[in-house]
Amino acid sequence: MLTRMMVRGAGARRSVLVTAAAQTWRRRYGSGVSDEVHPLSEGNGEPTPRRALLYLPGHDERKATKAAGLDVDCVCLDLEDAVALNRKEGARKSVVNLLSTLDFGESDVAVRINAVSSGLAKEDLKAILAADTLPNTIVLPKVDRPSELEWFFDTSDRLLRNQPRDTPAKIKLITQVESGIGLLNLQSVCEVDRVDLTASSFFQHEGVILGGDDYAASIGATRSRSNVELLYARQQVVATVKAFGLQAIDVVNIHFTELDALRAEAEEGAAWGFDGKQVIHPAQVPVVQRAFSPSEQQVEWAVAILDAFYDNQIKGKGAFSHDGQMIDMPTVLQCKNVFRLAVAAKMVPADRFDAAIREMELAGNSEGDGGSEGDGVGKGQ
Ligand SMILES: CCC(=O)SCCNC(=O)CCNC(=O)[C@H](O)C(C)(C)COP(=O)(O)OP(=O)(O)OC[C@H]1O[C@@H](n2cnc3c(N)ncnc32)[C@H](O)[C@@H]1OP(=O)(O)O
Ligand SMILES: O=CC(=O)O
Ligand SMILES: [Mg+2]
Repeated sequence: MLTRMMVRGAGARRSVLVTAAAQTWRRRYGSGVSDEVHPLSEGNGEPTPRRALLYLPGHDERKATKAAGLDVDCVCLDLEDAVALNRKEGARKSVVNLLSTLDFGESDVAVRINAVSSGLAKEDLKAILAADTLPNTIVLPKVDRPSELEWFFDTSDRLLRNQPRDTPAKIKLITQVESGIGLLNLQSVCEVDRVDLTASSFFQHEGVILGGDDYAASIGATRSRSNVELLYARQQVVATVKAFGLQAIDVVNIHFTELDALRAEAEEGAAWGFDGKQVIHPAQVPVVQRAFSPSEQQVEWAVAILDAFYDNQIKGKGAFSHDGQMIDMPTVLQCKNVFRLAVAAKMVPADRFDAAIREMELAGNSEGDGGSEGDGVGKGQ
């Protein structure tokens, strides 16, 4: 059963849906756990759209301010490779400050910490997880082995539990695969999410980024315009990551003035199944977000089917005929995927189906058959 509760966002208060799983989890951790969760951290298993994930150096307030004014799905304040070794401490302080002073609007706000193997990750986590405003998402780079992810869960959960203030329901975690050994171990890394760990964690592993430039370095390849040296890794990553229902985020194109090439590369990634792409410059954002958005026709198709679906639910029909096709839950779920992307692309309003969902819920409740309970349909759109 889903319930509505008030949550805290980047400066705004609004209502979100919180799952039974989140409530169970909250009961487990008792009073130390707040009802205050970030609006993008609903914990309902539906990934936050990240068509473009824009990095910027964590100590660069000018770029952060610029990013806050952009229409970008995800802003990633970097503590890793965009920050020189002798600027790490200053960058941590700057990121903590930026998290509470800048309003990033609808963007998912991520912080990329340093790799576990760097020895810097614990200091990063201590600073970030003690911040007054926590990020929606943490990006953990260079994950070579499942033990690194286990270390992350243990360390960050302990740090959050020891905070005097209330803690959020779920923070999303994105891992990066960036080496030959990381690619070999990717399945085991994704499996960490399937064992007990994340059920009881403050973190939810939501996606995997292919760090193509580090990966190329690790296998002794040189990056080319054609990306041919990344062909195997890109296909392997998207197949493995999707097998675990996680979000797959494609490689960076560092040639930030070459927007036609970027468009072709992003469209290719989208066609292969990636959900989004890392970017490093504001000019890349609209090109990439367009490439990872559905077409007008796809949106029309999805909206028409969802309208018909809610009508038919009210009539008590799970499978129905629409334009010569049989529609039931798998097609509805595909339409919901398109709808979520369309909302992220501002092609349809987020509340497009709210009235229909309410009507469907009322119809379900009045029959007393729990018709809409537990199926997740209509939630988190
Ligand atoms: C490949 C492996 C990785 O790990 S990638 C992740 C790590 N690297 C990064 O985070 C680098 C991010 N990008 C950058 O730092 C910059 O884009 C670089 C490449 C240095 C170019 O900066 P710059 O010379 O200022 O570019 P520009 O004059 O064309 O900038 C125009 C205006 O846009 C801003 N801008 C630039 N990059 C960003 C960004 N990433 N996020 C937000 N804003 C950005 C500039 O500050 C500049 O703004 P303004 O017009 O002066 O106010
Ligand atoms: O972190 C990104 C990469 O390409 O390396
Ligand atoms: Mg990297």
